[in-house]
Amino acid sequence: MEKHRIPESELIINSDGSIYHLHLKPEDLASVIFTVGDPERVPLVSRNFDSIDFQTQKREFVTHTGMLNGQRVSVMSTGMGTDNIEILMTELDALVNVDFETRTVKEEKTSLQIIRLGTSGAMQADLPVGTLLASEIAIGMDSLMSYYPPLSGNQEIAQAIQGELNLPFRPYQARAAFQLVNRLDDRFVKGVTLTCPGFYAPQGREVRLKPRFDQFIERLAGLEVNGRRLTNFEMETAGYYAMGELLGHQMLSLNAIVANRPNREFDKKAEKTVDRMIHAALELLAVKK
Ligand SMILES: O=P(O)(O)O[C@H]1O[C@H](CO)[C@@H](O)[C@H]1O
Ligand SMILES: O=c1cc[nH]c(=O)[nH]1
Repeated sequence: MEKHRIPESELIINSDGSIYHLHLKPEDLASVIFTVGDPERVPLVSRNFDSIDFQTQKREFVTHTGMLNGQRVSVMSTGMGTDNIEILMTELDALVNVDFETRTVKEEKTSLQIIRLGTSGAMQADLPVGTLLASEIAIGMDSLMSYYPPLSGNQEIAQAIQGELNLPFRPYQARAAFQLVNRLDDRFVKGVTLTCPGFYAPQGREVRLKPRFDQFIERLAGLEVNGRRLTNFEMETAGYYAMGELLGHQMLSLNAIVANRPNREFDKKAEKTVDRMIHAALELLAVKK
């Protein structure tokens, strides 16, 4: 049977052979990739590399690729939100699993290791600012997964959240790669992360507009499903985990807890906390096993 050729309008390759948004060619990317939301965090990661051999920027996607401990590694910024993560994951996957010459999917698939180094707000009082947290499970409160095939894993926490808030839609639930979680040490606590489609009302914040849900944080923080509680808010992790599951990549999201919502506190040393997370992550995960 002839292989499906992906049309020019569906997978856009720039005239220099790079992929549309990320502006990368297959050879520009390592198979171990650290991702950050803020483009200014990219050099804070890559300054720890032994060498950098490639740098580019397109929109909010800044990429540095180099060597660390004899291993090729990349760091990329993504901007904020799961809509950006859908673009990132689809284009990273195409860079390794689509032949750009023939525009066909390769027989043999490559699985990337993608590790988010992000900031986050704790929803539990006993997770102080300065905590480093690995998201074992993430729940997506956005609609991204309504457009993709259903996820195969357990959806019990997502279901419980829908029930608690009486949501007109079903959130989605996905997991980190256990191979990556198992490489962490006790610098990281493990948690269940709520990925929200915004920073303010979707995370229960009120500035001028009143959020629609009363007692949002208290109700979510008080939920318990099979001995697990929700731990933190951010804006990308569930999108990563869901796209990673569907595309066959190993995903892990690490969070520097810079806000504690019940205690109404923001980390005065947030930059130091982020740097501690970067160092621990590079030490534990910058080697492909
Ligand atoms: O610090 P980053 O990686 O951007 O992550 C968190 O910070 C942003 C909001 O301030 C959102 O992207 C959220 O997920
Ligand atoms: O509270 C916070 C802090 C960082 N990022 C978020 O999305 N929420």
